[in-house]
Amino acid sequence: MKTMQPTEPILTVENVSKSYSSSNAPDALVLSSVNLSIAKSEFVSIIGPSGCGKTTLMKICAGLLSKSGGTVSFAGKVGTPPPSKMGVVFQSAALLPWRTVLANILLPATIQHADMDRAKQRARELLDMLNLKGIESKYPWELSGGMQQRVSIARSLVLEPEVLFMDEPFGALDAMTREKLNLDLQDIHARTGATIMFVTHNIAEAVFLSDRIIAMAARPGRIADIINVDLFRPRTQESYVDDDFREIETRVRSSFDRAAALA
Ligand SMILES: Nc1ncnc2c1ncn2[C@@H]1O[C@H](COP(=O)(O)OP(=O)(O)OP(=O)(O)O)[C@@H](O)[C@H]1O
Repeated sequence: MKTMQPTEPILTVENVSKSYSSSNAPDALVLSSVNLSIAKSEFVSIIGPSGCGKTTLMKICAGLLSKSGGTVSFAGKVGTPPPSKMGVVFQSAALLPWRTVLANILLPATIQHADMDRAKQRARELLDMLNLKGIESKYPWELSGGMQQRVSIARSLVLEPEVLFMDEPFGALDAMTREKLNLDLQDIHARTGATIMFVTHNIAEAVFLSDRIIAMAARPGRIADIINVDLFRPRTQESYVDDDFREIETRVRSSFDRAAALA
């Protein structure tokens, strides 16, 4: 298990802004002067009212969307992480229905002409880590929503990314499945040492998983507050009812409410 030493910044966002143009609102400012530095191996969640720009910020950091101004740097160099060093998980698992679970997990390795022996070895480890053993030959449509999302997470990790971008990955799942996946994600984070940027609407989930929580305000989207989550790891299902956990949850909720009132 890798040790967590969140000191060295791996992802830096400086003065980033974004405007979208549409027929009824030319140049609508969605993000304004966002500054953020994420340390190597850090787990950072982004919360905020609907439409405040969480997904926009994450996509800009992942290089999936252009910005209107500012800079994103990865590992000290201007630019977003190269595809081989990052993984992305969205709310919809978006698996290819004609490929088996294993073939879906191996897809990034196939596309990027990576070392397939290493990728297959890694896929086997991930099948184990994500409780997917025994279903590698099944097709996505034979799986529950939770299992599909596990496959999507395994796919995002097959190239051993340094940074993982996760946009409401558990948003469509029931509460029990979600809690189980939060435990698994915590374990994956500890084992891989990956830096994780995680968008969620669920405050308890953000507290459970994060080292830091970024609360955004809307119109224009900006950082309103940053809350450190200094809770002992590994966190367990009992953590949700700890006094310290609840105190942080209350602080995050107040930040969220204040951010929502600023809109
Ligand atoms: N392609 C686009 N063109 C024009 N406006 C857009 C586009 N994509 C997003 N927006 C607008 O930008 C703002 C921020 O959207 P974004 O999806 O980043 O917010 P969010 O905080 O992730 O929202 P949610 O929590 O509802 O998912 C919203 O007002 C949205 O309508």
